Amino acid sequence: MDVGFQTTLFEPPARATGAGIERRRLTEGAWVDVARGWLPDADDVFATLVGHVPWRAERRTMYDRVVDVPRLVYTYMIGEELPHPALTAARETLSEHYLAELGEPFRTAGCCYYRDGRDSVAWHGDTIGRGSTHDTMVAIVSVGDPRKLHLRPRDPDRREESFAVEMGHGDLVVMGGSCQRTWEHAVPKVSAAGPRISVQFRPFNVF
Ligand SMILES: O=C(O)CCC(=O)C(=O)O
Ligand SMILES: [Fe+2]
Repeated sequence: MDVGFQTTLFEPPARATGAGIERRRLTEGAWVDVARGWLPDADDVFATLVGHVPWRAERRTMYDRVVDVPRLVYTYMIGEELPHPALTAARETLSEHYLAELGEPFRTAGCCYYRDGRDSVAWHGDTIGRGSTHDTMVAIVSVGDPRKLHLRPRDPDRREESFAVEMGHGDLVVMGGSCQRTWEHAVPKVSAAGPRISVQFRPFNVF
C-alpha cells in the first residue's frame, strides 16, 4: 500500500487560521489588522476568480455624466455560493476569529479585479449602510500582484497620520473599529502592475 498517497488523500485541505494576525491601532478608535501569506491555495484562488466570476464593468453617475469606474466588480450576496472553497473556509475562519468583537458573521463578498496599474479606487469609506454610523469590519483578502491600500484620517487637519499597507498575494488586511467613518482608504493607480483581485468580506448591511 502506498502510505504517502493515503496520507495525501485523507489530509483535510489547508485552512487559514486566526494565527499571525497583527493589529495596528489608529486614531479615533480605528484599526487595521494584517496577516501575510494568510490564504491557502492563493494561486488556485486567483486563477478561479479570473475565470469564473461574472465580472462587470462598473458605471457610476457623477453629476450629469456616467463614468467608467476603473476596475471590474462582482458582489456575492448573502446565500450565494463563493467560487472557491478556500474563500468559503476563509469567511468561516474570519467569522469565528472576529465574532466576539464584531458580534455577527461576515456575510457578503465583494470582488474587485484590478487588471493593471491603471485600475484603481479613489478615496472613500465603505459608508453605505451601517458603516456610516457604527463600528464594523471589512476583511480584505488579496491575490495576484501586490497593490497598496492607502489610509488617511477623514479630518483634513490630521493628514500627516496617512500611511499605506501593502496587499500581497494571499495577504489579509482587515479594517475595523471606526475605520470606515473616521478614516478613508484608496488603491491609487501605479505606473506598472499586473492583475490583482481583492475579495472583501463584509457583515450584513455594510457596503
Ligand atoms: O481593492 C481593495 O482591496 C479595496 C477595495 C475597496 O476599498 C472597496 O471596494 O470598497
Ligand atoms: Fe472600500
